[in-house]
Amino acid sequence: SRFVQSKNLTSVHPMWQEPLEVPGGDRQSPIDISVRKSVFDPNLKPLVTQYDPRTCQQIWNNGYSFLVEYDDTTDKSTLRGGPLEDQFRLCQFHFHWGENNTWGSEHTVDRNLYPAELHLVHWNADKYALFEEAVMEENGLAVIGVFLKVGKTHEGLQKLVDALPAVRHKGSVVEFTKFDPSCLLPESINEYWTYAGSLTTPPLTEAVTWIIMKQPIEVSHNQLAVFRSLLFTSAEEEVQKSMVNNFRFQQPLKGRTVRSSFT
Ligand SMILES: NS(=O)(=O)c1ccc2oc(NC(=O)c3ccccc3)nc2c1
Ligand SMILES: [Zn+2]
Repeated sequence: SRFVQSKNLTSVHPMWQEPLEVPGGDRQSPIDISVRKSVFDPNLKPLVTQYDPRTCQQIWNNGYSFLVEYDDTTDKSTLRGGPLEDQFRLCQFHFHWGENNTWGSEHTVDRNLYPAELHLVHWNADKYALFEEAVMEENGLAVIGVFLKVGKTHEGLQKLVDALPAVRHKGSVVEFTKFDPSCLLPESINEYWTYAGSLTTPPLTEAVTWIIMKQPIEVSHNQLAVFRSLLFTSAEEEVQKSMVNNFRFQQPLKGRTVRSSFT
């Protein structure tokens, strides 16, 4: 379990100093999803994603992860349904991963760790005009989480992996277009857990409806190795630090219920 790793996580590059005070603090993410404690909710609707690859713009190394950023100025790439009341716009997706294939995901399922986790970040465009507004509101964001496990090469991911050397250092940006993020979703997107949580990196605001897919996607060992070739540090810094273990430690559930869309 993650607690076993906590003994040697001290060697892990702490991505940032955890702030002592977090906004609210009673719905922080990530968490462990206890399958037997999750509650089946028959009222959860099917998830509807409509992503237009033409809205894909660039890849940016922001010093925490690499973000694939989408044009969110129109309703071309959207998410609705599931636990959501409104329509949300895709603004970016990114990943979290470990220094090896043993750990790296932010969420866990019955304490099971995955080597990486994908986050597709959306904001509520029915209620707000910009991400920056939505990020402060409790119904402002929806993030789809997809676990990655090591197996066969993911053909769709390879186009992204091939672009990563161009954004090796913090602060670098490269044009990246015509990428359909639907290829990164598992076949069955209607088996998921959902709960009220937060961003897992600063500003850590408690604005996120999390939608965690039950089915992981398979990527190859070599594809994950390219993720680990990225750097936390900018080209100017003399000491280069590998971008690995860019996950947050798990947060207390504080009485929250995790709902499931499946029995
Ligand atoms: N690991 S996480 O919880 O998915 C997570 C954590 C922190 C985040 O900050 C942002 N900012 C934007 O996307 C953004 C988009 C447009 C303009 C400005 C910011 N997305 C995040 C997702
Ligand atoms: Zn994330």
